[in-house]
Amino acid sequence: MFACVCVYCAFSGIGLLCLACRNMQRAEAARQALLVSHPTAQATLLHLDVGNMRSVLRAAEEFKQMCNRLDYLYLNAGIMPNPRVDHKAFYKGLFSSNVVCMFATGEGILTQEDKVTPIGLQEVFATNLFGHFLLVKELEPLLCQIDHNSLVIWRSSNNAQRSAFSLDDIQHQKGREPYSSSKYASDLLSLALNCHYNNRGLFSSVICPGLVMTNLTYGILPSFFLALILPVMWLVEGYSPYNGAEALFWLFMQKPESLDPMAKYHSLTSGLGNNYTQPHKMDIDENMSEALYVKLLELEDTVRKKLRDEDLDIKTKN
Ligand SMILES: NC(=O)C1=CN([C@@H]2O[C@H](COP(=O)(O)OP(=O)(O)OC[C@H]3O[C@@H](n4cnc5c(N)ncnc54)[C@H](OP(=O)(O)O)[C@@H]3O)[C@@H](O)[C@H]2O)C=CC1
Ligand SMILES: CC(C)=CCC[C@@H](C)[C@H]1CC[C@H]2C3=C(CC[C@]12C)[C@@]1(C)CCC(=O)C[C@@H]1CC3
Repeated sequence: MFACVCVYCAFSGIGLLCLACRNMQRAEAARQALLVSHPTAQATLLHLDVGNMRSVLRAAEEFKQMCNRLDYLYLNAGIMPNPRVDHKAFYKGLFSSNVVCMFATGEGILTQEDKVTPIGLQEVFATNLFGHFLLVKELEPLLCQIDHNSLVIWRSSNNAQRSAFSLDDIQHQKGREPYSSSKYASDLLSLALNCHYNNRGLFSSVICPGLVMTNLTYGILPSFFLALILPVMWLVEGYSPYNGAEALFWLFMQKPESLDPMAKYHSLTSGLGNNYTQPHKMDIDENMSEALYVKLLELEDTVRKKLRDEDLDIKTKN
């Protein structure tokens, strides 16, 4: 996976793709690869560490200097630090009726170790959800325009589980499944964005790539081990980055207003190896989604205030 956040924007009739990434070397490599396959594409790079709120504000500002319109915002970045398979839960699941679901979603068998960022947010929450939320808020004037509809796409997961998420602990400070919690929160947030912004031309949608062999999954088990269980995984879902991108590609071809706000669009592969996209109803409700949205707005105020105070401190010291 080449970029953290991929933004497509079009102005003066010319399409522009903006890859926002924290590692500029990888970003440049991705840009070059893109230009090889699409020589006429206009692709630009932007530095963005989505777990660092100051970087989010700076990147959004730079983007606004570059463009006055934004059609698609693809929120891809995600981390799963120090993942562990809970072997006890795994063997229990193996002999239960939940075994297929366990292999398809990793429900209940995957734990991670989270940490706190310098600004005081849980790292997984900050990277997988809050940084993206702040970016959407910052880019709101470009996304909400009267003459066209825009689409925000969240890269969620089938590991997004209601059981891992709590409204009393939206950052998942107390649990051991911050990844699952953050992905469930993104499903809820997508619905809330639709409720609050559809009348202003902003639409939000959620995709799931299935299980894709990337740095993220190689952190869970050694690659040779994952390769051994691939035939089993293949039976339950697709497993290459190309297959995983199917739903994203499909979404780009749809009218934003035609998408179902309650659906997660899954990339799937048939037994014959054909890729297709299928909407699955998400296990979310409007009340919970609204409650999370209110909490995120409060947290946004707190974070912005902290950043302003830090700036003031630096100014008074100089
Ligand atoms: N692999 C899978 O099976 C599945 C993955 N997903 C989701 O897909 C997305 C991509 O993950 P995947 O490609 O698998 O894993 P990778 O670890 O290979 O890629 C993660 C991407 O996120 C970027 N990233 C991480 N943290 C930050 C940050 N703080 N600021 C900017 N960019 C950041 C990484 O950038 P850098 O190159 O700088 O490290 C990298 O491009 C994630 O949201 C993940 O949760 C969902 C379902 C299944
Ligand atoms: C023999 C043994 C210990 C097998 C364990 C299998 C698990 C490693 C996989 C079963 C389902 C997988 C899965 C993911 C990671 C690997 C598994 C847990 C994800 C959680 C990876 C990231 C996602 O976003 C969704 C994936 C769902 C399925």
